[in-house]
Order: sequence, then structure tokens, then C-alpha cells
Amino acid sequence: EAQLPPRLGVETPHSEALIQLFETGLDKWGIDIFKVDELSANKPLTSVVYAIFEKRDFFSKFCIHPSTLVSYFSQVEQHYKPDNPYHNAVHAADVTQSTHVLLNAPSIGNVFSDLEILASVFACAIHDVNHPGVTNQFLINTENELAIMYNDMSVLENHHCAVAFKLLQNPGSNIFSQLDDVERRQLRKMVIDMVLATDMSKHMSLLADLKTMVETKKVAGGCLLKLDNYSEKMQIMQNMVHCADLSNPAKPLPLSTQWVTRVMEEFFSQGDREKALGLPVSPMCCRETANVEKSQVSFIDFIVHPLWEAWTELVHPDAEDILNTLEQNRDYYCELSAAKEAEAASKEEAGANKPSS
Ligand SMILES: COc1ccc(C2=NN(C3CCN(c4ncnc5ccsc45)CC3)C(=O)[C@@H]3CC=CC[C@H]23)cc1OCc1ccccc1C(F)(F)F
Ligand SMILES: [Mg+2]
Ligand SMILES: [Zn+2]
Repeated sequence: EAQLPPRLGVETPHSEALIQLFETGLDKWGIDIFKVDELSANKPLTSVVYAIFEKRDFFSKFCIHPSTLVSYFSQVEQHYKPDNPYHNAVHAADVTQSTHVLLNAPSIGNVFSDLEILASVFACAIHDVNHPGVTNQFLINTENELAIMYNDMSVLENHHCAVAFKLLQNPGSNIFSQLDDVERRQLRKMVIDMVLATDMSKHMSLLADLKTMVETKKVAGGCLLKLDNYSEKMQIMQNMVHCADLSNPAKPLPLSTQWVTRVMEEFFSQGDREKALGLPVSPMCCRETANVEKSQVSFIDFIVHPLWEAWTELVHPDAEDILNTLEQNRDYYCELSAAKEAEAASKEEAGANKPSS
């Protein structure tokens, strides 16, 4: 019997504080995931996954030895590039913990089987693994080997899946070794379906299907829809993971602003590389011209709010607070953007009135 790994699967001098933080915050929307990063000695993903598996009793439900989980997710964590400002292991931990909270909503409590919940948590944890810090379009435009490998189709998302499943084959790392063949095949298909649905090019069709489902929501005696087939269940799971991937603007403002800084940094460095390569630079990715606040307002208005509005209706009333936070944050960015415009205009004004030197 291999000896047990340290508590929460990570060696850290702050293990007591980390255990405390998970005690109070693991099931809460708005846990300080950056604090988790600090307290876990920069192993936020391994510690979040370990804590969720413990809380959901997955070790015994799926006969997973804790040391196998630690061995696998330490490798997954190492394959998230730490010098990506945004697409790093903290983002993966954030999306995983956010989905863990969404799964606890009373209205979807008993809709999903343990295997479906395991697949959703796993999909979030690996959904951006080995992200290169640039977009699909950049990989396609630069004829990157990944774009060649995946024929320009959901290049990043295919890569994330392939890397995650390849790491499972390393000795002592197959956390699904105790599942039977049917379960393992079902889990693999569900994970691939969810991760491929995090490609933003799928957003509009995913949202359209969600809205249709909400319209025809079959309420069976107060509890939510009776999901009778795979494709309906998968639609919900894909939208749930997609919501978590797009949850930054719906988190308490001090967290949301940190994510904005990080994602702008990542897109700006891509803009720098595009400029250096003589490629067209998308306006929101250019350090000189981007208006950060405006980007957030349009991101929220065109993408994030419509999605969260549909999700909130589906799981009504469980996500009301999340939608309220999103709307408050949107107003904050809107006011900030207006204030910046006013300041720029008054500078312009002052400049025009300055006596010519
Ligand atoms: C915390 O903040 C963000 C977090 C994640 C994303 C992500 N963005 N996207 C795309 C980028 C291109 N998009 C658009 N391009 C042009 N015009 C519009 C108009 C409204 S969206 C949109 C659609 C979203 C991704 O694919 C990332 C990978 C997967 C999930 C989500 C990630 C975007 C954040 O902030 C906004 C933003 C930041 C930096 C540059 C541009 C944008 C911008 F406003 F443009 F989105
Ligand atoms: Mg992604
Ligand atoms: Zn992501």
C-alpha cells in the first residue's frame, strides 16, 4: 500500500491555511483562487482537484489511489505554461472550482451521474493544458505545427485533449484504471465533447441550443428538466464548462480585474509577435490602441451576459447572484471607460488651448 501523499496532494509550508481556505471556500463562488495559488506553493490545480475529489468522495467511488491522482495532476499542472499570464494552471484551477460550484446548484443536483460529474471536473482541469499563450487564429496564420496537425479545426482544444489523455498513459498516472471499459469509453467521449466546446468559435451555436432548451425546459415537479438523452445532457455539461471558462467577469471585482490584467497581457504579447511578423494585429490586442475597459464591456454585452442570462434561466433561481455580480461589474467597466474618455477629451481640450510653445 503506497503511503499517502501530503494533505491536498501538495507539499507546502502553508498546508493548514490552505485546508482552512478550502473548508470555507471550496463550495463558494468567489474563492480567492490567487490565494490558493500562493498557499499551495504554486500548485493550485493539483490542490483544487484533490480537494474536490475528496469532497465528492471520488477516491472511493472510482477506486482512485490519492498518489495516482497526485502523480497525474502534477504532470498536468507542469504542462500548463507558468509564464502564460492568463492560460496557466491558476486559470485551470479557477474553471475547475467554478464548475464544482455550478454542479452544486440544487436544480441540477441529481441530474448528473457520478461519472458525468467526474468527466466535467476532469474536463475543466485539463481544458487548456499546454496552452501556448496564443489564439487558434495565430497558430493558423503562422502555419504552426499544431494547426497542421489538426487541419485548422479547434487546434488548441484538440491539443489540450490529446496531451491530457497521453499523460494518463504514463506509469502510475492512470486515474481511470479502475473504471470498466464502457465507463472509460463514455468518460473519454464526454471529456472530448466538453473540451472541444470551449473553442469560442462554437459559442454562438452552443448558446442557441441552450436558449432552445430553456424555452422548452421540461420542468418535472419543481426540479429541473428530465434530461433523457446524451445530447441534451451533453449540451448542459458543455454550456456549464463554457460558463465557467467565461466566468471571470462574473466573479467579485477584485478577482475579475486581476483576470483582465492577465488576459490583456497575454493578448498584447501576441499582438507584439504579430507586429514583429508583419501579421495584422487585431485592434483589441494592440498595446497602443486597445481600450481595455471597452473590450470588457463588449465582451460582456455580446458574449458573457447572453450566456449567463440563459444559464441563469435554466437553473433558476440558483445563479441569480452570479448574474447580478456580472451586471454590477459591467457597469463598473462602463463607468471606467466613460471616465477615461472624458479624461482623454479634457486633455485634448487642454492641449488645444495650450499656447503654442
Ligand atoms: C477577463 O477577460 C477575458 C477573459 C477571456 C477572454 C477570451 N476571449 N476569447 C475571445 C477573443 C476574441 N473575442 C472578441 N474579438 C473581437 N471582438 C469581440 C467583441 C466581443 S468578444 C470579441 C471573443 C472572445 C477567447 O477565445 C479566449 C479563449 C476562450 C475563452 C475566452 C477567452 C476575453 C476576456 O476579455 C475580453 C478581451 C480581452 C482581450 C482581448 C480581446 C477581448 C475581447 F473583448 F475581444 F473578447
Ligand atoms: Mg481554451
Ligand atoms: Zn480556458
